[in-house]
Amino acid sequence: MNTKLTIAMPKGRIFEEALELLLKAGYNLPPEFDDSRKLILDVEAEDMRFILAKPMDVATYVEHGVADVGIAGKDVLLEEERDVYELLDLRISACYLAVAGLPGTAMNDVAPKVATKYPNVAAAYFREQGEQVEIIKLNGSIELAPLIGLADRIVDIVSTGRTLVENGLVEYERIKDVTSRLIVNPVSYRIKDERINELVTRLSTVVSLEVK
Ligand SMILES: Nc1ncnc2c1ncn2[C@@H]1O[C@H](COP(=O)(O)OP(=O)(O)OP(=O)(O)O)[C@@H](O)[C@H]1O
Ligand SMILES: O=P(O)(O)OC[C@H]1O[C@H](OP(=O)(O)OP(=O)(O)O)[C@H](O)[C@@H]1O
Repeated sequence: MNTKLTIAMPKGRIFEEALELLLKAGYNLPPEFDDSRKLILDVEAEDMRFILAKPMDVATYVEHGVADVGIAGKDVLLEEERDVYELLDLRISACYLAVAGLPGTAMNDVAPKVATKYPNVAAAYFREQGEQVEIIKLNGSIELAPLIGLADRIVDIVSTGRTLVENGLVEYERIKDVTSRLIVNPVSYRIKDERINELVTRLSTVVSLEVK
């Protein structure tokens, strides 16, 4: 039986912290792992394959089963609602989703506009608040929207808060705390349960040691 475990890793911000967790969990990963442009890396010694994906796409690879497991931000999981199981909170890349805008401004009464990279999360939040808004999807530099008059509010990630401060914006509501999660394809979890449970056990030991 094919036991090789395919792991979808997020490129960018989360990558370094995720790699550090795997190394601390005792996985023997080659040094070039850290500094490679290759998108598929086979680690024969561990019988593992790593694929490097955009953070927003990790759950897509896992849902389709081309990766057995993956590491994805809770923000992406909330936004995409993919058919994957969340196995472990890795407690890395912590940040939160918040509503922000120009200080001392009320939302426009008629069809207030909300700009965001997270249209589903934003729509659900304002629906729960009983507020009808128009969602405007952007792909980055979200803080620009209220400054330039495109939107009354934004829904975006806040980490240090520096981007809000430097652009003269304030936070109105904190919506959800975000950390990265270990996710699994439901079929892989049945077929490769032993290997996946071992990964979870090893990672959860590191995660619990880190928070102590
Ligand atoms: N300050 C932050 N801003 C954005 N994402 C953050 C932040 N801190 C932690 N994260 C986590 O990192 C993930 C995004 O990583 P990253 O910014 O590398 O990808 P990206 O959004 O595709 O970026 P880009 O489009 O700039 O390449 C988010 O899903 C979130 O879980
Ligand atoms: O609270 P802070 O520490 O300032 O971090 C938050 C900022 O970081 C992210 O943007 P990113 O740098 O990924 O650029 P982007 O706007 O192009 O997505 C996020 O969208 C915020 O703009």
